[in-house]
Amino acid sequence: MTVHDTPIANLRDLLADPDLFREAALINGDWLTRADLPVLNPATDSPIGHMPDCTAEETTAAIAAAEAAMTAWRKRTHAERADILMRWYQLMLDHADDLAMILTAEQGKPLAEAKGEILYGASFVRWFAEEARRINGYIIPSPVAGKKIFAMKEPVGVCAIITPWNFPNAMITRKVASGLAAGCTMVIKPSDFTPYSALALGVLGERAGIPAGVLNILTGRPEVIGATLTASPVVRKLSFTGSTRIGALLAEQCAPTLKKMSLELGGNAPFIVFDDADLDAAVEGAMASKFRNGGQTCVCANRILVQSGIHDAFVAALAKRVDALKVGSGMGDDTQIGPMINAAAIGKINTHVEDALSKGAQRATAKRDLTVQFADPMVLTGVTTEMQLANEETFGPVAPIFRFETEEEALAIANGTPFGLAAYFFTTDMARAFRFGEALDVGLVGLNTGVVSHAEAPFGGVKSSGLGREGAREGIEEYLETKAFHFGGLDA
Ligand SMILES: NC(=O)C1=CN([C@@H]2O[C@H](COP(=O)(O)OP(=O)(O)OC[C@H]3O[C@@H](n4cnc5c(N)ncnc54)[C@H](O)[C@@H]3O)[C@@H](O)[C@H]2O)C=CC1
Ligand SMILES: O=C(O)[C@H](O)CS(=O)(=O)O
Repeated sequence: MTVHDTPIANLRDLLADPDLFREAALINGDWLTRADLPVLNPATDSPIGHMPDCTAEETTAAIAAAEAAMTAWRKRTHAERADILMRWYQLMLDHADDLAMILTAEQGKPLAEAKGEILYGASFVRWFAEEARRINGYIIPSPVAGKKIFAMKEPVGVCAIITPWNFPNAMITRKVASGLAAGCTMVIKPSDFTPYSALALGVLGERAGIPAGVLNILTGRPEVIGATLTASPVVRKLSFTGSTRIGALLAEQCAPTLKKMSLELGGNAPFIVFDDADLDAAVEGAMASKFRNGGQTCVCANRILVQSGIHDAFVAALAKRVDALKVGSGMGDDTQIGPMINAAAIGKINTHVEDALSKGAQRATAKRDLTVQFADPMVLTGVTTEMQLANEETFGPVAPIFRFETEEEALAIANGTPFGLAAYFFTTDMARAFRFGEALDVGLVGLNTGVVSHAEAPFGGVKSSGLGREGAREGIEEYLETKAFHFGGLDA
């Protein structure tokens, strides 16, 4: 049997290092193996394993372990933390195939995309290993005699990390590597749909030398674990990636203890093609931005706006590419679009498509006959702002095309939602490039590209798309406090 025919129930048999597959939680260096709740293969809805249903008491124990580990971890030199992170990075590369297999088994994305995510996730570990050695404070010339003033960068403390199912490896490393580099300790709650990628990272973290208690990983019902994490005064920071609805709920729960917060939330990215765009580049960019992870990405193009002069040529070219997409199990050799994460995701996609068709949109691609776990990649034309998918994140492989006439009209539509994460536009007019790019009310702009995700660049949104930035130089500041140290009594 070839690998993609092998039932996922035998996941350990598919791994070169079966020890990476843990059906456990990690608290203070102890692996608690319990088969409380199933974890499903999204392609078949059959179990691939189980996970513990961690209790409020176990969450409290993880917080206490992180607090106890904080003293020694923050005392490590920046160079020592950097070395441990570089070992973690190398171990991720050495085990990339196994990490990708685990990721595809629980999340469903094609293996090739999963491997790409592992390398993307590892790039954050390398980036913050390098950043760890540049956490410099600064000395301030005192305005009065006899005093020296130091601005010192110190770790925030115990951090709660809550991550989504769509990038179950990279969303962990983008947060955790930054916090570890800063000298913080962590309690991680991965999505209950995709716990195993986080747990495999925990195994490799131990091997890299991350001490017991520094990295704790809890699995189970999110509301139980979340309530304890957000209420604890010991937890000084929350970093969350997920829906705006849950992000706002967690922010409300954190308010009584005034935690430092990083929120990377929902998006509704406009993808705008002007008449003077390079058609091939625009189609390539739309494929990259719209269909990455089957459209289950917060920076995916959610609305495609095409100027009248290029509209028909663009629709024809895009529809041809979408019709050719291979839909199937992520384990399939040539799969390009895997299953959606769950029935709720499929339901939201179907609701958006049916609403659009009922309000006059038309299919520009052929309808596929798929099982319930899969969404039909499609192009819809004649889309208007009256339709649900224009105002909500579809999070699926649906490319809705709006026709527009003027730059002003496109900008009004682009900025006309509560979200402000990513936006893309294609033009060869350099004056428009700066004028329009600066006018977009978002945190991430792609000009003549559909990819805006690199560890080196700040990642985050404005308005209802979140707070703070991850990656880049800004990312580590989210895990640091600045202490002004006034050194007096220095009069000669
Ligand atoms: N901005 C982004 O990157 C993402 C956006 N989304 C959006 O959210 C929609 C729903 O996707 P979900 O995975 O259901 O996102 P979600 O926001 O419900 O889940 C994200 C994380 O929050 C946790 N969570 C959920 N309720 C919680 C609670 N009461 N307390 C503590 N933690 C809680 C989940 O277990 C998961 O770890 C998607 O359709 C998409 O529109 C989802 C994932 C990522
Ligand atoms: O949550 C997401 O969808 C990710 O932040 C998108 S990316 O950083 O992997 O592009």
